[in-house]
Amino acid sequence: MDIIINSLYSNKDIFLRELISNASDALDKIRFLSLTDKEVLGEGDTAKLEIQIKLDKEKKILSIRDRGIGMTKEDLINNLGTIAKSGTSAFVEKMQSGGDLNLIGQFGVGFYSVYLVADYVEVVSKHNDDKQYVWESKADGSFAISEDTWNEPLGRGTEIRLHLRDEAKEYLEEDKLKDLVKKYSEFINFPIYLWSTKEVDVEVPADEDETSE
Ligand SMILES: CCNC(=O)[C@H]1O[C@@H](n2cnc3c(N)nc(I)nc32)[C@H](O)[C@@H]1O
Repeated sequence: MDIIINSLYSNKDIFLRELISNASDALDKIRFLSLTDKEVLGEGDTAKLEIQIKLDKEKKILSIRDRGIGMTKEDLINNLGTIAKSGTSAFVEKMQSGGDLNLIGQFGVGFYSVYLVADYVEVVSKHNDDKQYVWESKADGSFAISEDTWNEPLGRGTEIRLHLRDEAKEYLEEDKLKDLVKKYSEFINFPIYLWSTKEVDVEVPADEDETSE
């Protein structure tokens, strides 16, 4: 993990490429399934195969949400839980012999690049065959999975919530994200929407006189 974090530190932006790529793969999977069974797509918003990136400046959370096939509790454990994933050791060996850092995605461990910019990561996921779960983890490799009874229902898909490190605040700026999304979405076959919560300073009207209702 340290090798990954240190060696990739030079190009932190790639975390977004990896997340968009994972989201796109998940959308491909549900779209493929829907060719034989339309039902899997659900209705209304749940049927919209898209990616949403949200910037919450107050909470310093960058989240990326897809309405892909989603992960069951089992999937979360198997796919994200085991840090010592086969791809990791292969990738680390490659890095030690001076491999190309950008290949991280091909080792299936691109997800770990999130620790370049986040010190705490939540993965909320809903698969048609299971309830909604939250996988949470800090960079120390520990993780916890719990049934999700507090976040808004996703309908189907996955939301990665990155609690950004202080030195990664640049990823809360719309302009930076717009550029990155343009750069990394060139070959993505799904729409990507960028939302940001602006600090809205509500104008509280001065006290009206008693006569007004
Ligand atoms: C080593 C980290 N593991 C992963 O990135 C795996 O987690 C799963 N994953 C990551 N982001 C995902 C995502 N957004 N949707 C789905 I379905 N699966 C996802 C995929 O199986 C990835 O290969």
